[in-house]
Amino acid sequence: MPADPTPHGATASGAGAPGAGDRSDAPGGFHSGDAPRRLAQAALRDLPWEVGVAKPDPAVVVDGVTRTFGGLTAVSVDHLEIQRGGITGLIGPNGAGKTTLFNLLTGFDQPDTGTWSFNGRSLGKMAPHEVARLGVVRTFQLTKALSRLTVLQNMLLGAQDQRGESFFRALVPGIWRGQEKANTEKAMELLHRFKLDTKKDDFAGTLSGGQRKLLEMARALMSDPHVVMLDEPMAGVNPALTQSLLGHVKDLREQGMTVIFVEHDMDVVRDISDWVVVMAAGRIIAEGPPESISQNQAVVDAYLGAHHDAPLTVEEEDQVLAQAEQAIAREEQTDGDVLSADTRPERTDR
Ligand SMILES: Nc1ncnc2c1ncn2[C@@H]1O[C@H](COP(=O)(O)OP(=O)(O)OP(=O)(O)O)[C@@H](O)[C@H]1O
Repeated sequence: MPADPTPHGATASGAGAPGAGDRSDAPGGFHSGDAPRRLAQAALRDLPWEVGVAKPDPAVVVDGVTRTFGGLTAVSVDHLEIQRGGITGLIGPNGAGKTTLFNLLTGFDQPDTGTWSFNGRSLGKMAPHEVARLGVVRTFQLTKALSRLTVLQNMLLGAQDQRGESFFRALVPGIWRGQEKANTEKAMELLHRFKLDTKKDDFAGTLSGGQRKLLEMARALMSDPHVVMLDEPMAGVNPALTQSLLGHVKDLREQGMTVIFVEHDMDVVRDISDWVVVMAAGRIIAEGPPESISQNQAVVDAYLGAHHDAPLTVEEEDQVLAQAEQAIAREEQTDGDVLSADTRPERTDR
């Protein structure tokens, strides 16, 4: 079980955060409805839009983490704090270092330098299962090996703290079986929530792209995490399932989890993020609420200029058309002037 005794990491340190201490009057210690979103947004609302800005109640703190591959610096993060109970979007162009940062934070890769912690506890040099046991997990794509397992078997692999893991306990099968039964029940509850229960005995490899994403998320939840890192949760998902997946991500926040997700679709980022962190060439180049990002010139230059996939507003379309009309009118005017001043009888190049 995660070391933190309070539900989903709601530590006493959260009491000083705007709204963060007001969590105890609902079942499980949290309000229902959209209260967690409001709490997260209230906590972040008045912060300056600065790289490395201190958060009122950080769940994860990263300091001086670098990772190089040969001569390439994949990650170089001076200071980053992730607010507890919020949804943080991590964006940046291809190769910016987002996945590498996820791997480092969850113990799947080790940095050249730096420290990082969850709830004040250092996660450096820990193996992935130790990090997961403390409550920090990331989702995984369905690998070939996992595709050959059933949906339910995939879920059981996500379970942590199985008493059967211990050799001595394994000698007492009754305990192990009890744990397996509990894990299976939990897996079935989650599969029901993610509408995958009827697929429990299907090979995971037969699922559609969207169903795979649902399974990846459901599997991560088997370990009762406090912090969930989702790597492109909407990639390759059809529009009908996108809404369902977005709902599930918001649900994680409703349940008090801290969510960090990598995503390229800016509409999705704007829709669900309480805070956005922008990476480019391994560094964090901007941080702020979603509305701050498109106003940041460094972000536009590094990323949005090439990836801005939001449709133009009517006003923007009108403006572009008006500018085009003016440019054409100017060209025609210039051509006319040139022609009338030109002694040549006729242009042959048009
Ligand atoms: N194991 C590795 N060996 C060598 N180079 C690597 C390795 N992993 C990542 N890189 C390099 O590190 C840089 C950062 O890669 P990373 O996958 O973290 O970026 P990303 O922001 O997640 O990109 P994308 O959006 O395309 O997934 C890239 O230049 C990548 O080629």
